[in-house]
Amino acid sequence: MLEIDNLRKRYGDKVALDGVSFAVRPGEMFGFVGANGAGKTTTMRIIMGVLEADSGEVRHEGRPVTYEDRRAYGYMPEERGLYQKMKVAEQVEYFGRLHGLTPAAARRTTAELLERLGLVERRGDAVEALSLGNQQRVQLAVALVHDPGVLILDEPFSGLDPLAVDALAEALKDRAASGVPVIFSSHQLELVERLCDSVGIISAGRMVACGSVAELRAGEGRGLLKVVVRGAAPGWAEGLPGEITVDGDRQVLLSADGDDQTILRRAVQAGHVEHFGRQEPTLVEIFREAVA
Ligand SMILES: Nc1ncnc2c1ncn2[C@@H]1O[C@H](COP(=O)(O)OP(=O)(O)OP(=O)(O)O)[C@@H](O)[C@H]1O
Repeated sequence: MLEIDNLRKRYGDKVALDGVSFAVRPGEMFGFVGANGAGKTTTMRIIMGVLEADSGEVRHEGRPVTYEDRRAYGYMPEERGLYQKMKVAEQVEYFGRLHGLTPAAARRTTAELLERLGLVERRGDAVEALSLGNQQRVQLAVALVHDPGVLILDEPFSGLDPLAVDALAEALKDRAASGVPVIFSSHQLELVERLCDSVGIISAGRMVACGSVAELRAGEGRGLLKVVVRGAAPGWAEGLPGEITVDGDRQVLLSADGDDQTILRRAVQAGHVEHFGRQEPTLVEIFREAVA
C-alpha cells in the first residue's frame, strides 16, 4: 500500500498543500482530480521526491519511501522529460539502461512496449518529429521500461486522441492488474470514472472527497428521479415536486425529493410511461458539488 500522510507544502506565502492524505492499494488505479492549481502536481512531485514536503510522509508497504525505492518507481512528470533529438527506441532503451537493465533486457522490453503502444513504425524517428500524442506514448514507455513497482503519472491523457487514450489506458490497466499502485491526474472526468477503482478530489490543497466512485455517489444521496411520459395532458404533474420539460409528445419530470410511488401512479394515469428510474450522479456532478 502506498500511503500519503498529511502532506503540507507552502511556496512562500502560498499554501499549496494543506494536509493531503490518501492511500492506494497494490493493483489499484487511483484518479487524482482537481481544478487548476489545486495541488495535484505538487503532491505527485513530493511522492517522487522531486520536491520536499514541509511536513507529512509518504510510505510504501509501511515504511517511509527512500531514494532507492523511488528509483524503482515509474514517473511521467508534468514537464515531460524526453531528449528531443534522440530516436524513440534508443531513448526508451537508454532509460531502461539507466534503471539498471542489461542491454538485452532493455532492447527486449523496449520492443515490447513500442509494439504495445503503437510506436513500432516510429522507432527510428527523433522525438521532436513526433506528434504530441506519440511523444506522450514514448513518455509512458519510458515510465514503464523498468517494470516499476509504483506508477505516478501527471496528466498522461491530456491532448490525446481517443485511440491513444485507449492504448495508454490498456497499458495502465495491465500494470495495475500486475499489482502495482497507479496514480494519475486528469481533468478528463469521464475517463477517470471509467478507468479508476478510486478517486481523490483535491481542492485548494485539501482532499475534499476520496473513495470509489460508488462510495462518492452514495454520499450524494439517491440521485434525481427521471420519468418520461408520452402522450400526457399538460399539467399532469401539477403539485409533484420537480421540473417538467417537454420534448415533442414526451414530458420529462426530474424530481430530487418526490415520493417514487406517488409519482409513478400519477405518471401511469397520465400517459404511457417510457422511462422511470433514478439517475446516478456522474463524477462531473460529484466533482462540482465537492469543490463548490
Ligand atoms: N514553484 C512554485 N512556486 C510558487 N507557487 C507554486 C509553484 N508550483 C506550484 N505553485 C502553486 O501551488 C498551487 C498548486 O499547484 P499545482 O501545480 O500543484 O496544482 P495542480 O493541481 O497540479 O494544477 P494543474 O491542474 O493546473 O496542473 C498553485 O496555486 C500554484 O500556483
